[in-house]
Amino acid sequence: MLSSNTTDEDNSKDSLAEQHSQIPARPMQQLWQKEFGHLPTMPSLFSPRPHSTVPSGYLDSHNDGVSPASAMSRSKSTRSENGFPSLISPPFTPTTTPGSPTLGPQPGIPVESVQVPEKLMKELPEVSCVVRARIPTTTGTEIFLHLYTNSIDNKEHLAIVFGNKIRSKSLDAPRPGETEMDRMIRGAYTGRLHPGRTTSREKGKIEERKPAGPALVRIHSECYTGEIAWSARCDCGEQLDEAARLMSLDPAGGAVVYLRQEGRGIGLGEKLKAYNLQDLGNDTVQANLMLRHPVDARSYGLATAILQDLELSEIRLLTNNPDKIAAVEGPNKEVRVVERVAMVPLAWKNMKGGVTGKEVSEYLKTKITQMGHMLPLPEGV
Ligand SMILES: Nc1nc2c(ncn2[C@@H]2O[C@H](COP(=O)(O)OP(=O)(O)OP(=O)(O)O)[C@@H](O)[C@H]2O)c(=O)[nH]1
Repeated sequence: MLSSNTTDEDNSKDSLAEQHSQIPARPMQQLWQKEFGHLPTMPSLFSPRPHSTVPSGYLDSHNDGVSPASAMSRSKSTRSENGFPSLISPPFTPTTTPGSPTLGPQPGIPVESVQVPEKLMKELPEVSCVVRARIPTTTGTEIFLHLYTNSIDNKEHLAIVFGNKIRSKSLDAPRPGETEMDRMIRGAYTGRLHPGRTTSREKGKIEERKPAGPALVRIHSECYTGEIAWSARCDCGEQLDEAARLMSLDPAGGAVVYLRQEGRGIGLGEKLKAYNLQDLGNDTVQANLMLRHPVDARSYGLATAILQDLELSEIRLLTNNPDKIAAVEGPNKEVRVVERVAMVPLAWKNMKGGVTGKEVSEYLKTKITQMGHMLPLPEGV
């Protein structure tokens, strides 16, 4: 959705383009004309479009049968008659898997034909916890970080487990030929490690495998800016901290499934472009659409599979996002959300430590008014 507001800046851009086409040929252009018999059509003010990096046949199988060749010919129509590249960016390329880097720009396919990746996969991906380790945290709570591999991408998705009642089936499963030391090194032990320990299973102790009642769960998507770069444009960092706080207090423990689908699945680079579009007056939804991405390019099959591996078949889900609730239950209701726990911004509860400011207020407002997030909008926001 492109903003229809035409500003002075837009007008000046247009007149700049007009002036540009009237500028007499300079020596470099004359040389070009001599060599190639015509003037270059790409004005020097614009950088050339990168070539598509889409593997051959990709479009055929993923984008309503549009072949690369015919799509390429359509792309010519995205240029204006004077040969200037369109101000609209190339259309969205569906991510190959949730969170995988967005493929390079593609030739023009009308927005209407863009296929939004399916939120509900027909089958769950396979996941395997390859290593788990105890992390003493700065808040004093101990957590167990579980690192997963999976059958659909090569990203390191994680489960951050609170308490010792939640265990991974794939981690605990014996592996052929492994020694007790191997098991301890990959974290498949019960109790605690200590110098001189020789067995992965503590003698005389049977670890309780099931949490008492449905565990608290957060499905969290990576946000470099909010979690690492102290961004006050979103509440992602605050939500992660708050989820950890609540889980550390809960007797049933809990798990944060941390998915590497940065920027709602469009990747960090594209999210940073979206930020610039936001600074130009667009909201977070408009910015994604202007970049030819879906509003939300994420999927949650990996989260469901990880929850299954952790034997969390009934959960209390910390979220305001209705899509997430439906998607995380999986195609065959492998996981059941028995309760939704709202994530209310701390500042709205007059609590300390919340993200505040104009940007985060706009971001939250857009999520509520345009993305259907289930939070009452306080007066004055
Ligand atoms: N494209 C885009 N992504 C953003 C922006 N701000 C934050 N994000 C991403 O949005 C995602 C945050 O989503 P989650 O924390 O899972 O939360 P949610 O879907 O909003 O729903 P909740 O569970 O209610 O918090 C992360 O991947 C962030 O990187 C933005 O302005 N544009």
